[in-house]
Amino acid sequence: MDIDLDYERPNVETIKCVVVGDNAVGKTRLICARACNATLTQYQLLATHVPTVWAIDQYRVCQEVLERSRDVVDEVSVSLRLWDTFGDHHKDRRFAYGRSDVVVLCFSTANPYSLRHVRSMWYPEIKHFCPRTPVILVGCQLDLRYADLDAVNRARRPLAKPIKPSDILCPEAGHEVAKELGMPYYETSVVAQFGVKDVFDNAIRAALISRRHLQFWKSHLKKVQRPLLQAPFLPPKPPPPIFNIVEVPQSRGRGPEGLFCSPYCADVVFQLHNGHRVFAHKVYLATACSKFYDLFSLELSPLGANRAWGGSTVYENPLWATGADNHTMNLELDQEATIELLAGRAEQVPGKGRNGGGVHLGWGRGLSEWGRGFTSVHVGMIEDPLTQRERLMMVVEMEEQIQTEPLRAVLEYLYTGYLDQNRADLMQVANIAEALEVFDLRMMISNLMNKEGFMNQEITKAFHVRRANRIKECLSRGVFSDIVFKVDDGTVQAHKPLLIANCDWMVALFCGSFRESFAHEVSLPGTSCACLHTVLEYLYLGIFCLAPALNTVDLLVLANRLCLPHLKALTEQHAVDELLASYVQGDDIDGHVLHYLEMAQRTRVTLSGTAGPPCGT
Ligand SMILES: Nc1nc2c(ncn2[C@@H]2O[C@H](COP(=O)(O)OP(=O)(O)OP(=O)(O)O)[C@@H](O)[C@H]2O)c(=O)[nH]1
Repeated sequence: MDIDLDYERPNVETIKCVVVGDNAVGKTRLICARACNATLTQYQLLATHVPTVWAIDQYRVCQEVLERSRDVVDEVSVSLRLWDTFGDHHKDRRFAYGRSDVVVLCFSTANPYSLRHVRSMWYPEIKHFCPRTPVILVGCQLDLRYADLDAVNRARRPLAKPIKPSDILCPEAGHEVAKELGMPYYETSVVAQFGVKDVFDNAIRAALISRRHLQFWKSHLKKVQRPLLQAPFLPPKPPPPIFNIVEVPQSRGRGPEGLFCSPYCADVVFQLHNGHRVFAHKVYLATACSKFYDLFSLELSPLGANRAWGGSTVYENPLWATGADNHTMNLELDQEATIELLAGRAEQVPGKGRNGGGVHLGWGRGLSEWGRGFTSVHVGMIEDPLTQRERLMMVVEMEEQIQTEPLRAVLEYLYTGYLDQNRADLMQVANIAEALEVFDLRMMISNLMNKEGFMNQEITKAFHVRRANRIKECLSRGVFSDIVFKVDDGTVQAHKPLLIANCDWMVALFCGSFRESFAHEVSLPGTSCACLHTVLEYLYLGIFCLAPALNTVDLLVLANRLCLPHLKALTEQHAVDELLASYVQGDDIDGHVLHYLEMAQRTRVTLSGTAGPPCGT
């Protein structure tokens, strides 16, 4: 097949560009990249060098090659004819050089000999055969400067001479020779697809400028510029470092036991007859025992004249004795009103409480008829044993027979599900457990006494299941909540005791001197309700359950902020698994993400073993 050539077209400058240089410097690949737009990966290239010459006949037989030869440079229409040559020094290239318009002289940036031969062999040869033809110097294979040479050498043909790091030439080496020989200098890589256009556009410019000198009447060559400087190559990003993820100690907070011993943020105090007080947290007791759940959910009545009692201000109410209940309120629901009143900031709270307002000095009620062990309950300003600041707490007066240590043993059991047999006389503990209706503890003690302690394992299991269910309920309904987090898309009610038992960050926030330790509302910008809810579930229950449509990046950020490395690792692993799943399904994944996936696979965090979920529940 013969194709129409451009020779006869008016104002189309046909340019013969001869490409010369040592064997295997990349001449043919460079020509193919321009003439055929052939792009190959490094490993395809490396494995396939056969000394070849790209046939000039291609312009006659291949329409695509002919079309790609046409170009417009500086408003001049050109048709570029590329002539490939043998690199062998002894071959005769006289025929190729004949009537050339520009010579592209190549060397390899990974072969110093090929650059040396530019000076010693190629330049003299060119000057001999075509002394007036402009020459352009090109450093090929520039990607090898940044490549992993071990991998490159492994992929090259078995007999190819390995490339040593000392073989790699810097750009200055090429520039120096080009300057000395008075040529423009360019670098290329067909792998990185860099510089191919630079080389041939500027080769065309050099040819056209030279032609303008000879054919000065050609006015359409007026705008041709001298060969331009090449923009520098931006080296590829180095491969990301491989991180060895060090096992970070889990942020475990105080733990329920620690919290009971140092009752930060206590919201209930048990007042004993002997004057002792035991501070505790409603959410722990209520989620472990129904009796306490009921106690803390009791409707309280507004009280009359106040009196000082046991260090706290008590609000006397003639209705206590009778248990009459015509003006009642639920402390949980009306805590805000209570705080206002008891802090002396409001005398009247219209609209607060079920009775729709009125002057109240406080709330309370008698308990002698409600349950054994308890005398009464009221709300009072109590000095916090740890911060020495007065805070609003529920005060539960206990009956005379309730002793401090056995009561502590019962309450501690309600925190941990564990009975410390050495803490008090077991019989006394059993009596109090029975009086306060902590029946599972009562049964545990019976088992111990009957030498059937092995049966207690089941009781402990049931304890934790029951507690987990009730905590879930508290979390979803905000029951016994004592802190509100303001996040970007709303508010989330939470429980300081559960937070500080399970997270050091929360310990710092609520148990220190930060303003937040006294606040009832804390701002947590940059996160969402769904995200915070997932974190709370993790902290309260040790479960990792992502809300639908939750952005895992947001969760990662929050886990990072709260210093929860295990939650972070779980989230990362979840994100990686999701990406892998979508990759398996054939979704397109960005190259960087793929790389990250591979990394994540390699450095996958072991989620079993020591780094377990928080221990609080
Ligand atoms: N990494 C890398 N290797 C290249 C590049 N261009 C060419 N090569 C390698 O160089 C070898 C020789 O390329 P050719 O284009 O055939 O070299 P040539 O100068 O035409 O060689 P002769 O035909 O022997 O004169 C190829 O097999 C590739 O291994 C490049 O841009 N980057």
